[in-house]
Amino acid sequence: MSFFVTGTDTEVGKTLVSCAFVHHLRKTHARVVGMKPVAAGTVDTPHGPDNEDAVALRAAGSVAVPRELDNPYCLPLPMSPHLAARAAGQVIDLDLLADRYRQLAALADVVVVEGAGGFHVPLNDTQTGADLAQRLGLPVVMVVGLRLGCLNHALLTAEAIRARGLKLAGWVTNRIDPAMSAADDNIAYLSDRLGALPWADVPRMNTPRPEQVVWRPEAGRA
Ligand SMILES: Nc1ncnc2c1ncn2[C@@H]1O[C@H](COP(=O)(O)OP(=O)(O)OP(=O)(O)O)[C@@H](O)[C@H]1O
Ligand SMILES: C[C@H](N)[C@H](N)CCCCCC(=O)O
Ligand SMILES: [Mg+2]
Repeated sequence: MSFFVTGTDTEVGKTLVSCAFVHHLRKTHARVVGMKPVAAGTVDTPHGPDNEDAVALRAAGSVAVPRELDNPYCLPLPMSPHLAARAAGQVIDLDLLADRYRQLAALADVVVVEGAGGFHVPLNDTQTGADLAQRLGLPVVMVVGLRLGCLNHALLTAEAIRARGLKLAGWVTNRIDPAMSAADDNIAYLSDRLGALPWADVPRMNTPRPEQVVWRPEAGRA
């Protein structure tokens, strides 16, 4: 059992929610690991350049794995993955990603795979994050960053997920904009349209702590 986490956009809280989901799944599964197949943008760490999302997911998980399995592409520049790869003289290969995912899944009970950006983010000249999700065949968790415009983005994303024959297993709201008007009414509308309540409603946190996110009981049932 594994999940592909996508979002209504980049910077909507996919990493925070993915880490929180890993913590939640660790209550019922011994070996839970995060995967960031494609990361764009690195920071300096004591071990050399690394990606913040990959580092956070690694810290949340309960299995230590080689970096080539949990983050096969770690590209230096924070831009669309197809451009970050081009700038690094690489081409993102979905066969390679599927193979690394299979190896990682063999070491874990659950893998939480965090996509890059939104669902249709370009990975190379012809393929997008949707192709990767489809290739891995995973149920999808959609993170909705609550701000004006998110209703349209959430409905488009849900439609795209289903158009790929994938299951929208669950969705999570993240209150990224403390000034948003009628946030609860937006959640109610989406709950009605998506046919389910969000698995979690993440508050705006002064210091984000993924382990403090409260999940509904059905969260994590694919
Ligand atoms: N609920 C929240 N409260 C406070 N800060 C938040 C919250 N959600 C996200 N953030 C902050 O907003 C920023 C973007 O969140 P995050 O990195 O999880 O987004 P993302 O969707 O994973 O982005 P990317 O597309 O780059 O992977 C981070 O600095 C994160 O700590
Ligand atoms: C660099 C950033 N943090 C993400 N990893 C990549 C977001 C790419 C978005 C591309 C786009 O949809 O225009
Ligand atoms: Mg992220």
